[in-house]
Order: sequence, then C-alpha cells, then structure tokens
Amino acid sequence: MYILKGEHSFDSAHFLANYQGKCSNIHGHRWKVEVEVYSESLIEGGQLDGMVVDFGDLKKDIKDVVDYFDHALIIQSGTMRKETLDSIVSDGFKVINVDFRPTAENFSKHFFDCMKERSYNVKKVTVYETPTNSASYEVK
Ligand SMILES: Nc1nc2c(c(=O)[nH]1)N=C([C@H](O)[C@H](O)COP(=O)(O)OP(=O)(O)OP(=O)(O)O)CN2
Ligand SMILES: [Zn+2]
Repeated sequence: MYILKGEHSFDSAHFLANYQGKCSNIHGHRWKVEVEVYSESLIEGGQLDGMVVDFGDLKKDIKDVVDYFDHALIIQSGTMRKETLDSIVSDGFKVINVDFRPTAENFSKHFFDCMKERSYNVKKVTVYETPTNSASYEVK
C-alpha cells in the first residue's frame, strides 16, 4: 500500500468546558494537522503517472479544511454564556462554533471526515496540540 502524508498548521484559541484545570481557560495553540492518504495502486500515464495524488493538490485540500479554523476562537456550542458570545462576536472577533468538544481527538476525526468528503482515501489524521501532545484517528 502507498501512503502519502501532508500537513498544515493553524493558530487558534479554545477552552475545555467542564474541565478541572488550566485548560478550562481560553488559551491558544499552534495546532499541527497531519493527513495520511493511501492507495493500493498508482496512476498510470499522463502528468500524474506514478503518483497516488499530486502533493500539490493534497496540500491545497489540507490547507483549505485546516485554515477555516485559523486565528479564531473555537467554542463548543452551548458552552459560553449567550451575552459573552454576543459581545465577542459583535466586537468583530472570529468565533467558530463546533458541535464537539475541541480536543485533539475530536479534531482528528473532524479533519478525517473533511478529507473523506473530498474523496480522499484517508488512512490517518494526527492532530498535535503541542509539539509533544497529539491524537490520531485512523482506519484499520
Ligand atoms: N486527551 C486530551 N487531553 C487533553 C487535551 C486534548 O485535546 N486531549 N487538551 C487539553 C488542553 O487543551 C491543554 O491545552 C493541553 O494542556 P497540557 O496538557 O497542559 O499541555 P502543555 O504542553 O501546554 O502543558 P504545560 O505543562 O503547560 O507545558 C488538556 N488535555
Ligand atoms: Zn488547549
């Protein structure tokens, strides 16, 4: 099996609601997202001869799905008081509501699904919250 890997990073803030500890506070990360796609065969003929997919196309699609979250405050829907949320939004800050707790684990599944929607055979997605903390979602 052939496996290709691409990565892209984004900077954003989040907090973990209902968490006892410092991560319940709004804080930021440079999240690194690694995406692995697979194929049993290679394209034959033409410009893509000998490739699973052009690295350039893979890179662009990873960047598209990842950059959506760049320089934003990511909030699990329903975990911030409406008044607080309304103030932040009306002051012009970029807020993204997600329907999952914004953990590295949930982001790895989220980006896995995003790349699958773009028709990639996704093998594994790894999300680094810090250089030493990461979570992966993969198919066996
Ligand atoms: N399994 C998970 N555990 C935690 C997650 C997560 O996504 N999955 N996330 C957090 C927090 O978001 C937090 O930012 C991580 O903090 P921490 O583990 O403290 O990491 P640091 O490297 O910043 O720790 P320092 O001790 O400050 O260097 C928590 N857990
Ligand atoms: Zn965090």
